[in-house]
Amino acid sequence: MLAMQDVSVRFGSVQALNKVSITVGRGEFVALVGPNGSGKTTLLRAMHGMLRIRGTCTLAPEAQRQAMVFQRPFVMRLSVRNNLRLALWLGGVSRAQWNERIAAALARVSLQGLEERPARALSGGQQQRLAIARAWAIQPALLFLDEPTASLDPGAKKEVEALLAGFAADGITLVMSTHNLGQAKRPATRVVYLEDGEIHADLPTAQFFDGGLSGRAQQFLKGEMA
Ligand SMILES: Nc1ncnc2c1ncn2[C@@H]1O[C@H](COP(=O)(O)OP(=O)(O)OP(=O)(O)O)[C@@H](O)[C@H]1O
Repeated sequence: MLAMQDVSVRFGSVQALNKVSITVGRGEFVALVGPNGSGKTTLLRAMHGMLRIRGTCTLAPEAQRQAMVFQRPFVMRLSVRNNLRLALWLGGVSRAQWNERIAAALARVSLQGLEERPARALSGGQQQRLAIARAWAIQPALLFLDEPTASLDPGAKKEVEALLAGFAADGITLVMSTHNLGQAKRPATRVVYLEDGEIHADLPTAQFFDGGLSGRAQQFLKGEMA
């Protein structure tokens, strides 16, 4: 689906990614973990084609249909419906399909009936589901998510996790950054540990959590689980 080879990203004097090589296969659910500032968001943005990179990033044809759920993704003063319209317009979806896509997306994330409400008047959990609806509405084959459950309460977290598990079951390939190792463990098929802009571990989930780690990744896991 996606292959990165020796990708580096620099912001001024900060080397945010340093010769990162990673592949994402069709149908995988990859969790990116690591300390603050390790490069998770930068890697997602580089994969999504938002940054000038050194190195190469190759996409399979269907991976051109991709979307990203950002941490602050929508226009607060716009209604739920207009946020979705905006996403569909930006995603190049023809206007004739908008109503159908909006209805399907709102049903998928359980926001029916809230079409006219301004995004700012939604709860945190509803806002995050709107963000996910915006990405899902363009029918991506590849979906990137940047800390999709940050600052949500346990109930809202569970709702988002259930949505993502449903997307994976539908065959959408997912790459998600998270600070929540439990969340990486539950739905992800693979866990990638980043530190200082480099990948220190890239393992199937079971192996990642079951003694397959060494060095800094192992120390991180121990610290987080303590
Ligand atoms: N636009 C930018 N301008 C300057 N520096 C940046 C920019 N974006 C990221 N950085 C720096 O690049 C490094 C990696 O940041 P990044 O946001 O990718 O890390 P992260 O792992 O997602 O962190 P967090 O877990 O805190 O969200 C950090 O040192 C950060 O300060």
